[in-house]
Amino acid sequence: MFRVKVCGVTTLDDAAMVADAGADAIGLNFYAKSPRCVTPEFAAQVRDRLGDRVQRIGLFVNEPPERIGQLADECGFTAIQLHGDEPLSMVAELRPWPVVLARRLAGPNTAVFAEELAALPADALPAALLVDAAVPGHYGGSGQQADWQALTDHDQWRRGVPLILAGGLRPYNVAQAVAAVRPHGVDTASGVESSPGVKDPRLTGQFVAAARRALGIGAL
Ligand SMILES: O=C(O)c1ccccc1NCC(=O)[C@H](O)[C@H](O)COP(=O)(O)O
Repeated sequence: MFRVKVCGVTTLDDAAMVADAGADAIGLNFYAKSPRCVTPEFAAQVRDRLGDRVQRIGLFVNEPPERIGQLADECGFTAIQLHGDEPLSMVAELRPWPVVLARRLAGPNTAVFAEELAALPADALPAALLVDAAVPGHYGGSGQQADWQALTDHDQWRRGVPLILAGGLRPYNVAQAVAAVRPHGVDTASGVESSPGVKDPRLTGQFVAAARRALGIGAL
């Protein structure tokens, strides 16, 4: 599973720049209301340009599994990210595609989700749990922070599913976030942008370097 993901890439040059910076995954957003939304044709161009240099995560919000599977076949995603209100049962429906399940956990809903996760058979668990900020009206990309404190005991309930921390991560706070939560990996969208969907090379380089250092991956 990826360690440093930059989500919402919208140009081939930005995709190559993110890979050159040392991120090991990029997110390709198919949520029509997002300013970072891309087309299947673009996602296929990213695959053709970058190949296996980075993991390519197709991101969806409340789409039917049939459409997701069709696009995954067409675009060659390495994993699928579900970032809406999808039920946990959808993970098994999308097999064999690895699923990164995004949840906006804060306060009591963390315990509720942990109970849902505990009830799943082992072969129906997601490949990773991406924890994002819980901002009403936003699915993601809000720049708001997740509740780091609520996640400090994630080892107790996530059944070995790697935790990816997202939400308001920036070059200046990613080390503090990793120290607080000890996630498997981190993810950012707006944290490395000059405007929505436009990745800034300097911020991207700073974020990836800080994240790799904090995660103990080492410099490029
Ligand atoms: O980024 C978006 O526009 C977006 C829209 C709808 C659903 C998900 C979206 N992003 C998913 C991500 O994985 C983001 O990286 C994550 O929400 C963190 O975003 P940010 O706080 O801007 O770093």
